[in-house]
Amino acid sequence: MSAPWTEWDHIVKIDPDKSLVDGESYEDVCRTGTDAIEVGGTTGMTEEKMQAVVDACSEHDVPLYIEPGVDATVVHTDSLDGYLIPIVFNAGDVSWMTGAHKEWVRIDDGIDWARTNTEAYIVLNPDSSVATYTQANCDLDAEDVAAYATIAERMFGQEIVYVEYSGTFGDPEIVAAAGDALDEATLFYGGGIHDYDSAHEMGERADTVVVGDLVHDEGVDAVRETVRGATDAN
Ligand SMILES: CC(C)=CCC/C(C)=C/CC/C(C)=C/CC/C(C)=C/COP(=O)(O)OP(=O)(O)O
Ligand SMILES: O=P(O)(O)OC[C@@H](O)CO
Ligand SMILES: [Mg+2]
Repeated sequence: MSAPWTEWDHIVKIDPDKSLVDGESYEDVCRTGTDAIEVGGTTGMTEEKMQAVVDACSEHDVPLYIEPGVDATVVHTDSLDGYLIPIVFNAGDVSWMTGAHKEWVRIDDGIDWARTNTEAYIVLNPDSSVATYTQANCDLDAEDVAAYATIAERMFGQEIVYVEYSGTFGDPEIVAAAGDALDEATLFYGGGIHDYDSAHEMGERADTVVVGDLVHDEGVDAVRETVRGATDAN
């Protein structure tokens, strides 16, 4: 059986540290037509905030995953479909490759390995908080990114490679190079997706587009347009 994300064109990433647009609910977000919800954010996470969003989303019929950020906050609930754990391949600080993970395994006795998978991040927006925290080397050209994608798949057996431009729209040629380098892994793209065209453009190059800030800044109507763009591209 193939992994669920191989079927996804679109993900909404909800940051429990940010609010929704006035008048909108998590139910509205779950009903945008997105293929999956990831709950997570780089910073400012608490178990209470994460649990509240997980509880609100788990009442609706959309796959629900936690993606822990730098504070490694994870809540364990049966209603979750799984846990997507970032590994930052171009991190300058190796904590974001294995150190934080080692600590999580040491401290957390509730890890459900059957529902736990990794995402091989390549972080490319130097101004994002994820780049700052991980001290990522973002000065990479298309060949570098393709090579990172290749090692993620071939040497580290990663099933998901994530080209991350968090907060800004990335270089389509770089995303295409990552896609061309992969045979089996699923390519996620995230960063600056804000309308039909931007979702369509990256959806043609990546398997799955991830929409983050838009749901908090513009709301569900705008998200729905990105679902259309990503779906039409695939
Ligand atoms: C081992 C465990 C359980 C946790 C560590 C997991 C790691 C390596 C985290 C590193 C940071 C990371 C890749 C977080 C993923 C989520 C993400 C990129 C959120 C969006 O980030 P930004 O857009 O930069 O942040 P804000 O929008 O919150 O400013
Ligand atoms: O917030 P945006 O820029 O949409 O980025 C989405 C996601 O890739 C962040 O981790
Ligand atoms: Mg962001």
